Amino acid sequence: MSVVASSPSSSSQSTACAVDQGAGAGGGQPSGGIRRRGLMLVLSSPSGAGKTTISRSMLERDDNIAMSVSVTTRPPRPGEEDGRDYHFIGVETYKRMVDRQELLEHARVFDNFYGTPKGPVMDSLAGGRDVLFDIDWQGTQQLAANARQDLVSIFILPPSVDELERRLRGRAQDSDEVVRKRMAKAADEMSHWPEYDYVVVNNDVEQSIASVTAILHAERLKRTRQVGLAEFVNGMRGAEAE
Ligand SMILES: Nc1ncnc2c1ncn2[C@@H]1O[C@H](COP(=O)(O)OP(=O)(O)OP(=O)(O)O)[C@@H](O)[C@H]1O
Ligand SMILES: Nc1nc2c(ncn2[C@@H]2O[C@H](COP(=O)(O)O)[C@@H](O)[C@H]2O)c(=O)[nH]1
Repeated sequence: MSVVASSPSSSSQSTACAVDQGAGAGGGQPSGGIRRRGLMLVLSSPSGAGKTTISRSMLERDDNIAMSVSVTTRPPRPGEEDGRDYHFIGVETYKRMVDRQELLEHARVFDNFYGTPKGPVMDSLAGGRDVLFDIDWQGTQQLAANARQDLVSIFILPPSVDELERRLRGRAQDSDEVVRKRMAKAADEMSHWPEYDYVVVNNDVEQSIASVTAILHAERLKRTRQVGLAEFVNGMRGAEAE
């Protein structure tokens, strides 16, 4: 797969990058003995709707999906670990990564910069592993413009605005000012739901995890992703003819 990233919208900056799944594009891991290409599963939502909670659970339950760890210029929250939750970097490093086209997508979100390092995503896809992204709508638009066939996007909605605020405050990791800023942007963020392939209302967390898992399993079975099907069927037909 060859992909060229184009210009993101509004507050984000543009990057031009070539994305190639390499050997994995036609390869990938066997699924029931049939080779499959990896997919990029994106979760977006207004801040606090539950993307991180759902992602963590998906990673624990499925060995065949890897998390894309973003870079960010935001300071770590209590309990966040560099390299696990984010790569925490300074603005200079971020700008250098953008200039060197080391990010698959990047955007300014709230008051900070975020981006997806290209290398680990490409390595996972080339190895036939799916990749899970927790990114905003700007990043999703950039991936959609450049790798549509490998992208599966899910928008997570909260059950209500009041509940969204309760979750943001209940997480107790952001200042009152940060929570207010994020709540002020929530309506705008939520307006992007029609751009996504699927929408899940995260009321009951176990139900939401089940929904996201069902989407992932169905998308893995798409004919176009099972690149070893012709070989598999031809093998059976050949055996029958002998
Ligand atoms: N279905 C749910 N019911 C109740 N609480 C939930 C549910 N899902 C997530 N939460 C809680 O809501 C808070 C915010 O969740 P989480 O951090 O996963 O959101 P997020 O979408 O990743 O936010 P951000 O975009 O700011 O990173 C957490 O305290 C989490 O435990
Ligand atoms: N476009 C991108 N958006 C990203 C990336 N990593 C995270 N995010 C989004 O930022 C907000 C805020 O995250 P927080 O951890 O500070 O609460 C949230 O919507 C994330 O989805 C990225 O690499 N690119």
